[in-house]
Amino acid sequence: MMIVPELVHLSRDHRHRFRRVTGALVGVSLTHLVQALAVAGALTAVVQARPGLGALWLGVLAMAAVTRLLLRQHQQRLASDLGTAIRRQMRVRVLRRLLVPERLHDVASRAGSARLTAVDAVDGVDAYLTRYLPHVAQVAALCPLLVLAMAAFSPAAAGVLAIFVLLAVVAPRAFNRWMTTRSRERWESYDDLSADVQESLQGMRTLQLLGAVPARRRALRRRSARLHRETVRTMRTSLWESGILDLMIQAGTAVASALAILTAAGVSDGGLLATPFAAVAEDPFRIFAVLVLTSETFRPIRDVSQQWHAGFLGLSAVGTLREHGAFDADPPSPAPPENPGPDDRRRRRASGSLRLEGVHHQYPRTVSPVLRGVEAEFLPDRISVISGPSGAGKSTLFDIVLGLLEPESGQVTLADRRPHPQEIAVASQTPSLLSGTLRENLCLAAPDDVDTPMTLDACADAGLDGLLAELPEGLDTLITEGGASLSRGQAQRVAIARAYLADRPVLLMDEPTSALDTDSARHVLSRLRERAEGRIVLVISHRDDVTAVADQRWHLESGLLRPLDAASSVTAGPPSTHLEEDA
Ligand SMILES: Nc1ncnc2c1ncn2[C@@H]1O[C@H](COP(=O)(O)OP(=O)(O)OP(=O)(O)O)[C@@H](O)[C@H]1O
Repeated sequence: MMIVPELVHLSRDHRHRFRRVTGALVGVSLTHLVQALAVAGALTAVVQARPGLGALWLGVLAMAAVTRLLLRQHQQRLASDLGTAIRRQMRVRVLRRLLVPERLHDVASRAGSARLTAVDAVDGVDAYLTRYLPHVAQVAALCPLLVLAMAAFSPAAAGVLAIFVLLAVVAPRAFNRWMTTRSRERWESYDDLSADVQESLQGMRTLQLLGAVPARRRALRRRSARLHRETVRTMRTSLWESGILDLMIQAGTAVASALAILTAAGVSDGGLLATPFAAVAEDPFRIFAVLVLTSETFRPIRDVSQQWHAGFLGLSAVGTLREHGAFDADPPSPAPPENPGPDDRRRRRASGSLRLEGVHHQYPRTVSPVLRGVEAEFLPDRISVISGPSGAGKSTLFDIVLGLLEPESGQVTLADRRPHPQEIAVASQTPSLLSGTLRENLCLAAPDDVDTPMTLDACADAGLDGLLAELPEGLDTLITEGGASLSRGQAQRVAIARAYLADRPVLLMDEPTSALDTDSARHVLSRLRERAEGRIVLVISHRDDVTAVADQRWHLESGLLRPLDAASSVTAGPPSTHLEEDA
């Protein structure tokens, strides 16, 4: 039996659910025991030619079967609840580790690998936690009781049973180390294949344009063959465990049964060489009970063996789950804010400025800093446009404002305190659109009270009204994952409308008109002026039409952000106050 301490520990966090699952499992096994004893009773009735007693035992047998059916359904429901609770806990922990600035900006980490950990690895250990472990607990709870019950009928057989049960539990542990290595190798293959597939799908257009699809397909086939080899090797290793268990079960059953019969025969005739038939005639129930009890004592172990393969394949994910913090203790939950926070549902406007003070940042494995002590103040009601050469660090600056990247030194404040991520809306140049309706994508970050007129209003301001008029299902039109069913310009307008609907005091826009024609861009920019009311708007752009609507213009180069006009000086603008509510 393979016990993984972290997973046992995890199940302890859900001990009530776990106990209920194991309890129901023990209940199911007890119905088997009652059924087996009923069979022994019925056979006794046949041997003794007592039809009335036989009918009684058959009634018990039927009741045991019905009870088992109901209990099994209940047990499966409980196991599914346990699995949901544990998976949720692990997923929250894994995502907490994955969605941090260092990971998001780690160029060496692969998105496919992260997805695999958060989804497949977490799901993978479900069988171990909800089926294998409760069965192991059942062995611990039930087998000693069954051995004791056997002792009442035949102490010698009980002694033999105890030895074989112990061997069945302990002997396969000799293979644990070997199995752990195999399963880790299998997970690495799975991880590589998964990440490759995801990257291939994301880059399919590029692969097609470059004619690189056949080569990529061959590479994936090689990866897939390696995973197949590793899986077969892993399963072969795991068969040793099942094989040893089966050997112990069969040998234990045979030896204990033979001993029980011989002992019973010896008792009846005063000598061990008497035939089992004489023993059956003398005390049939005792002999039948010993036989069925022998088999029932090994039932929990047989059940563990059946759950083993499903549980074992999932165990290959334990290493990666450990690395991603799935077993780390949860941090204490933060105290509620004294003042109502930005996630308060009422509309909010910023009247305090957004300040960057001495913001300095250098990426790991690079030779020079991308930002060198940036100082700037961005004011409410103003549109600030930031330009700069490619690679100057404009996106880095946005990531720092968003809190996705922690600067090496310096700080970002909104109204003199650290901004909350929910105070900032973003309209990215390459927005992430999810599979679902247009409305779902638009309202992804919107407060609950956003209604259809508000959604249509935001769409109109983002220049999406023309598209909506053409769609028979309007806002309920389904769009495909990644927004593939929309043009680049349409996806960009969805991103702008989504940022408006998020209704936050700071609005960051990355080249908002880069995929728009001149008329659409003019419309979007004219509405932006209204949307900037009460907000701090930062726009990355090089386009003249955007620069024309700017109240403050900035240029980022060589790690420094410089104002391009007097109005952009770090001290310009009205004094900062605090967040105001506009109910
Ligand atoms: N995760 C990262 N690790 C290492 N270097 C990075 C990372 N992200 C960005 N860089 C580097 O930092 C510099 C600034 O990148 P950034 O994306 O912020 O520039 P940008 O001004 O937004 O460029 P563009 O206008 O082309 O989008 C670039 O030289 C880039 O190669």
